[in-house]
Amino acid sequence: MPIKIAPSILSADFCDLPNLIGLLEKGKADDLHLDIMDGHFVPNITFGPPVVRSIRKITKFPLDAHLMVENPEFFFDDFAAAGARSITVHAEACRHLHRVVQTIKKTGLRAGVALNPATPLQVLDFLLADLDLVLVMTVNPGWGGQEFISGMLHKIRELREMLIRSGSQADLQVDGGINRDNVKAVVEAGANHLVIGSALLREENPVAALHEYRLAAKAAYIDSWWHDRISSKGE
Ligand SMILES: O=C(CO)[C@H](O)[C@H](O)COP(=O)(O)O
Ligand SMILES: [Fe+2]
Repeated sequence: MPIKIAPSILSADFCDLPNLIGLLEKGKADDLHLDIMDGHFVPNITFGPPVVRSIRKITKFPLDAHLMVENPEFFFDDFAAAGARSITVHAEACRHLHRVVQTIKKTGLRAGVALNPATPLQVLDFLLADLDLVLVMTVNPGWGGQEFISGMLHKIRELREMLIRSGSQADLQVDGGINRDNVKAVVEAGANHLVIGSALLREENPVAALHEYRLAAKAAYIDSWWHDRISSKGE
């Protein structure tokens, strides 16, 4: 199973974005994580489709939109037209989560569902087969630079069990407070798609840091409990 690293630009200086994205390309990140906040679902606002369209013009990175918004379905066409590759909605923001996921897929994008720390995994029981990505929030959404909630390691492990049992190929993404101290633990628990925001942007040399994160994550995967479970299925 591929390990993917998705830098979040939430805490970046947006005037310096072309330079930063150039460094992330040089460091061979896998995709860009775009945090979209509406001031309702979370008490913070960020940016919308016009900024995504501008980012699309300066990079070939797949753009992964993490929508922390109410009524996310209002925006799918706009994010698709702006060049997003995947859309992740919050289970807590969707009254009709199944329908919302089908709508993302009809738009032609990869579909993801994010769960806040307090939301149980069972909300995914009848949805897993439809998902390309499940995002376990390891902070409460709203801001970059928060502290990783270590109690989420257990949830990551349980979700990986669910994905293996159901034969799902969905990425297990973790987002919030990922840094050099916990990267090994999240991958060992079951994550394969790591969103890294402020910890990466704080690095003096993000290119070298990306390389080191990848090495650490790959080693943790090979040592993990779930590596053999996936390999034994011939994947
Ligand atoms: O969704 C998010 C916050 O709601 C961000 O993606 C996340 O917090 C990444 O930033 P950091 O690594 O600094 O925590
Ligand atoms: Fe995010």
